[in-house]
Amino acid sequence: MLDQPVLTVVAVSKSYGKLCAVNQVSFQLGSGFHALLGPNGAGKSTLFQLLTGLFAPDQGDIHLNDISLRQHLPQALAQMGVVFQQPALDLDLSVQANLDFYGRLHGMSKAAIRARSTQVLTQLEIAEVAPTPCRNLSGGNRRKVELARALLTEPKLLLMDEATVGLDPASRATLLAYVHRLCREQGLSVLWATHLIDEAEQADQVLVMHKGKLLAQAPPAALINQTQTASLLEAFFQLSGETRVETRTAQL
Ligand SMILES: Nc1ncnc2c1ncn2[C@@H]1O[C@H](COP(=O)(O)OP(=O)(O)OP(=O)(O)O)[C@@H](O)[C@H]1O
Repeated sequence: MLDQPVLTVVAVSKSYGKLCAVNQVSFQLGSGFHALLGPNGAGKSTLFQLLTGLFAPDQGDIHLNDISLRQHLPQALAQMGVVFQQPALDLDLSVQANLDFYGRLHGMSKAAIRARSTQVLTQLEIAEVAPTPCRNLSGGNRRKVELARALLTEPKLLLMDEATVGLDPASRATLLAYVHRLCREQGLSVLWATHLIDEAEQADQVLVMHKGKLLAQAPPAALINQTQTASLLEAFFQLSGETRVETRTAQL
């Protein structure tokens, strides 16, 4: 039990017809970097859709700092920043215009939006791109702008759903490093969904998801220790009972 959980998920389930995509999942997150590790189809995106209120769970509830998503969705969402798997910037607008629009949606004043935009873009080392149309940015910088947008409202919880998909290794490493720094320096709570083992290896905690179930939540070293294996990849296969040889790569 954490002293002050930011996110509490209690016995949450969601089915599509007969397929149970998220099956009685419970966990708590405090501050720090948490990797949600699972192969394609594990239920990570469905869990994110529940955490962001896009779907209501069939059963269970989710609390953000003691605010129930079922009962007070807008208040809970106000404390959340999200980078979805699918890029969602208006490419014809400048970076600043994208941030302005998002800030206004969240009821921020023009002065607050400008001050916070400058702060987050500077933190992400892309302050110079503020007037640039998003279409002209590299894939890595577009993702950083999405991260900046998610951070504009100073969320307590940052959700990132496979945010490095499509990025080259250098841009992937940079984005990951920034998010780790935010956790360290600002005590942010991050849930980072991935099927890439190396992204999970650096996490404070790994939540292992497989076929809709949460199999474990622990630091990478503890998972390796607990399964008496030599790597996080082997620990995943031990926990999941997965044996298919073709999936035994650094990418689940
Ligand atoms: N809208 C939907 N309708 C029906 N089935 C769905 C829907 N969305 C997801 N599924 C199924 O639910 C299961 C979990 O999918 P989900 O996308 O949540 O997993 P994931 O871990 O995010 O996978 P990926 O890494 O491929 O995004 C899969 O079997 C998927 O085919």
